[in-house]
Amino acid sequence: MENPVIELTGLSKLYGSLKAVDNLSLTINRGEIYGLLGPNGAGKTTTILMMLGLTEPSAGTVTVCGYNATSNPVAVKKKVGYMPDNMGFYDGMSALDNLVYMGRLNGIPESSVRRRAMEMMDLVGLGQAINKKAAAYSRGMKQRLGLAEVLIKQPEVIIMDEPTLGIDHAGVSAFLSLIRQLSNQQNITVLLSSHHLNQVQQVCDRVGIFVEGKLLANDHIARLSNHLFARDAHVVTITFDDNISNRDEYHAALMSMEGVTRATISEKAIEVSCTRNATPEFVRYFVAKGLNIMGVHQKEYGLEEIYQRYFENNLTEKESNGKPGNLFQRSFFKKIKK
Ligand SMILES: Nc1ncnc2c1ncn2[C@@H]1O[C@H](COP(=O)(O)OP(=O)(O)OP(=O)(O)O)[C@@H](O)[C@H]1O
Repeated sequence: MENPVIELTGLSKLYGSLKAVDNLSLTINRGEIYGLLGPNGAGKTTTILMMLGLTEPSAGTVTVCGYNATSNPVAVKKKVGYMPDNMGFYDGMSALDNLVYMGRLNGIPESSVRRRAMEMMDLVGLGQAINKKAAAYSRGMKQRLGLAEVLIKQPEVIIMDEPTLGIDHAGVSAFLSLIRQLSNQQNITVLLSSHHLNQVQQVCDRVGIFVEGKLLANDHIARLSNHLFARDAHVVTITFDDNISNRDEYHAALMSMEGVTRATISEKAIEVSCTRNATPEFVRYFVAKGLNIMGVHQKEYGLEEIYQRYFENNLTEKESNGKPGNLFQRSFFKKIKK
């Protein structure tokens, strides 16, 4: 059942003549992990700052856990744990003491703050490194410590700005799994901003594609891909042990099957695009024809492709309307590939 925790309605933020956020409406439900995706300068941080009541909207409203973030930022702050991309620690203090200090600041009684801090260190996988100075922590360890600092206040919502910045591949996977696990166990709502599409894909229930202050798409990853790749929602490649003869016959047979939109035959492989999953039928057909199948591979769309396709469609639409796609969109991929 839907249970909105973050609600943005007609939200805009102007910096002079620049619309950093442009009429944004979005609802995020309890327990959801939502990914705000977009290139540099898209308006992700500005949106987050408005959610936290740290900057005022030029128009529209932000409600977090039932509180208006602009008029009641203190109430929102009690419910939300915020992890900026450059979380600071007291370098000369041990990691545990950093956490104890943060616990005290959040009003945890002296009698239990140390125990709670230890529990949090265990929870984020730093139980063996509690006495190490924060300065001696690696980037990945600092992110975990940051998460512990956020969790010690028992938030209903966690907002993270580029949480995986600068962490190596293995560290990113471990950190994202931890977020997923925490969200599942404690029903915490998580909003994370990122321009690392593949990473976000691993962990988010839903994503918003955010460009130039506007939300261009907002959906579950699977639905986004079904919508964008409707004609070739299912692409399967079948490889054979020998060169393919009778190409015209096979091509005609495949194209006559329900839902098939394209069939490409190369030396030892056939790639078929279909609006439905017809892989068993393709396999039965070729087995009946006496061909030896060596492999069957079904394509899965990643967010990189979803992103790319979205912008291809967008450009095509604009061009067909007689308006050229704007330069920003053309340079977009250069930015996100970085
Ligand atoms: N305080 C400010 N004064 C003027 N312009 C600002 C201010 N803060 C942000 N901007 C502008 O607003 C736009 C959105 O910036 P924002 O930081 O929200 O983007 P972002 O999506 O978080 O980018 P990044 O991924 O680089 O962090 C940018 O054009 C930025 O230059």
